[in-house]
Amino acid sequence: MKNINDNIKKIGVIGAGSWGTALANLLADKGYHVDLWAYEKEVVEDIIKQRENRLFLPDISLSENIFPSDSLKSVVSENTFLLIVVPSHTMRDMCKKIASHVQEKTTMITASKGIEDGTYLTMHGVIAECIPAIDKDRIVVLSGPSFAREVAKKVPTAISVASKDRMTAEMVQHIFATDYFRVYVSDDPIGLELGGAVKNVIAIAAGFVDGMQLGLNTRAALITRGLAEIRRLGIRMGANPHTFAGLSGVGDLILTCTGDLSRNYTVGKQLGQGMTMAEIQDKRVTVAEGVRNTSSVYHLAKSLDIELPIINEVYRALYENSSPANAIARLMTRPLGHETIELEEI
Ligand SMILES: NC(=O)c1ccc[n+]([C@@H]2O[C@H](COP(=O)([O-])OP(=O)(O)OC[C@H]3O[C@@H](n4cnc5c(N)ncnc54)[C@H](O)[C@@H]3O)[C@@H](O)[C@H]2O)c1
Ligand SMILES: O=P(O)(O)OC[C@H](O)CO
Repeated sequence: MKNINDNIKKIGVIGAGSWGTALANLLADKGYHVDLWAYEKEVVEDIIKQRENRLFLPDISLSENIFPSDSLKSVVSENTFLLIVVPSHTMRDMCKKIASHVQEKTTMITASKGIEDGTYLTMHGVIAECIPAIDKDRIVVLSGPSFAREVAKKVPTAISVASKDRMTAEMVQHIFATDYFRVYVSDDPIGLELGGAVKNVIAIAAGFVDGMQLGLNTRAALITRGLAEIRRLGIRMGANPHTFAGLSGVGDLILTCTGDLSRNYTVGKQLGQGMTMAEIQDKRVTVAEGVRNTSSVYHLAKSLDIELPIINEVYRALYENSSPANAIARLMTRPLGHETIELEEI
């Protein structure tokens, strides 16, 4: 039987941070020719000379099938299958830069996690708005519990890909799937994206709990009530509530709220241990999307008049000088609620 992807030989990857590099390596290992655009010239040179990206994914040997480049124009214009993995706050600028080079019939996959401040668009929404040449059905979201370093080490991992067009999502499923990277198809791009973006904010709160050494009861409560907030927001944004029981909902929430590899959880933990945001950010080269996304999710919820108590408390701690201890105290003394009624409202 002819494989549905037999005609795709080349893939362009935009963004060579840890996730872009890990996914580029996965695709290159499968035999695809991968053109990888990197923002930093030193990353391009490092991959050419050392077959390594020591800045963002050290100690992982990279395939000879990866062709690093600092030319956005050539990576975009020479590929009709593009994976974009830039930090979410740079997505709009990036899409504007590449829009005129994008070919018709391009399939674009986004693996970035975030909600744009001001517009409250998820990443596929930003792509659709800025690159009209791409058919909306050919924009695919890839999301789920996946630390780049573990994927790069071929640790068994499962994620989801979503598009409104099932055939496109299935094509992407087959392109990425390996014996250590299991890919499920979903028809709910907005649900996948909201799960992937909002869990980063909840992970910061989970970090508070562990930084303050509160206990496992507290963390389990936080994760569960965090999921309730993700679901509440997701339903109002038009997502399928069942999506949040899946990989890009509870799956990514568990990973990010419990895994020391998570940048978002680590930021929260450091705050819980008494560090300030300024001290934490001074030392970072990598992105913790939840920091910016706390602000976008907070303002989005306000604009929709939805109550998201954990998100509110993370916002206060990050942007209004409140402390993680105050956050937990306020969450525990809110008016008592009714879990069954809340779940039945879905
Ligand atoms: N790392 C992971 O495990 C992982 C897993 C799933 C999803 N993601 C998502 O992937 C996206 C990218 O994160 P990452 O972890 O690969 O990044 P990273 O933290 O490893 O590296 C930062 C990246 O930002 C790029 N960058 C900085 N300024 C830029 C600019 N002005 N324009 C374009 N690029 C710029 C850098 O070149 C680098 O590629 C994020 O949305 C993240 O949430 C990451
Ligand atoms: O390191 P984090 O917190 O950005 O999490 C990485 C991925 O989103 C986990 O799925």
